[in-house]
Amino acid sequence: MRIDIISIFPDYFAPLDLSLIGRARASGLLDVRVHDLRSWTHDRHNTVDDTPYGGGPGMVMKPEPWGEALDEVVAGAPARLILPTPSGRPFRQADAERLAGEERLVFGCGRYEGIDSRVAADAALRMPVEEVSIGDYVLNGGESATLVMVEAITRLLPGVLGNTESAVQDSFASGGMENLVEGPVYTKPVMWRDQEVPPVLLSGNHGAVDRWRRDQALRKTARNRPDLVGAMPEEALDRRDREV
Ligand SMILES: Nc1cc(-c2ccc3ccn(Cc4ccc(CN5CCCC5)cc4)c3c2)n[nH]1
Repeated sequence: MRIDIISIFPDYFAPLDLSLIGRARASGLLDVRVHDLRSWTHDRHNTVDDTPYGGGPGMVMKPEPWGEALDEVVAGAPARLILPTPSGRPFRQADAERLAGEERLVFGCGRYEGIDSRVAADAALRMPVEEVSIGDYVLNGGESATLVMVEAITRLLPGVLGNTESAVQDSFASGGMENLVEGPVYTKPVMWRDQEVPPVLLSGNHGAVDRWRRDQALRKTARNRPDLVGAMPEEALDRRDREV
C-alpha cells in the first residue's frame, strides 16, 4: 500500500518512522510519503490561507496549492482521497478494514477553519473522496486524525504486526466477541501489590478461560459502552448481566 500525506506540518508525521509502521516502511511493506503543502505555493510568503468569503472567524485554506499538490501526488493513478474534518462521517473499525484493502490512499490535512470546499469537489471529478471525522471533538487540524487513521488501517495489513501482536482478537472485531470491548489482561507476576491474577487464567482450562473472558468483556461493555450493549442480541447477555 502507498499512502501520501499532504500537510503544512510534515514533521507532525515523524512518529510514522517508529515502531511497527516504521519497520513496515523500512521493509518495503508500506510506502508512506509525506509532502509539505507549501511546496505548491509560488509567492514569497508561501501563502496557504486567506479570509473566508461571507465573513466569519479565522482563515480558510486556499484551493490553488491543494489543487496543484493533489494533481502532482495522485498523477492520474487510482487513489482514494481522505479528508479529515469535524463534519465528516464517523471513522470506525469497519472503515479501517475497508481502507486497508485500497492500493493507494492520500490524506489531505487541513488547518485553520478548513480547506476551500471546491478542492474536494474538484478532486471528486477524478477520484473517490471521503470526508471523515475521528470523533465528536474539535482538533486544530487534520494531522492527528490522519495519524490515528493511518495506524488503524496499516496495522491490519499482512506482515505489519509482528507475531507478538494480533489484530484478529481486537475488540470491535468478529470472532464471537463482536461488538464487545476487550476485558482485563494480565501477565507475570501472579501476585502484585496484593492483587492476584484471577485463578481461572492459571487453570489451563481453555473453555473456562474463554467463558470468563467473554463474561468480563460483556460486563465491561455494559459498564463502559451501554450504546454497544443495545446492539447485542438478547441471548448474548449472561443472565447475571441482565440482573446487573
Ligand atoms: N474529528 C475531528 C477532525 C477534526 C479536524 C480535522 C481537520 C481540520 C482542519 C481544520 N480543523 C480545525 C477546525 C475546523 C473546523 C471547525 C468548525 N468551525 C465551525 C465554523 C467554521 C469552522 C473547527 C476547527 C480541523 C479539525 N477535528 N475533529
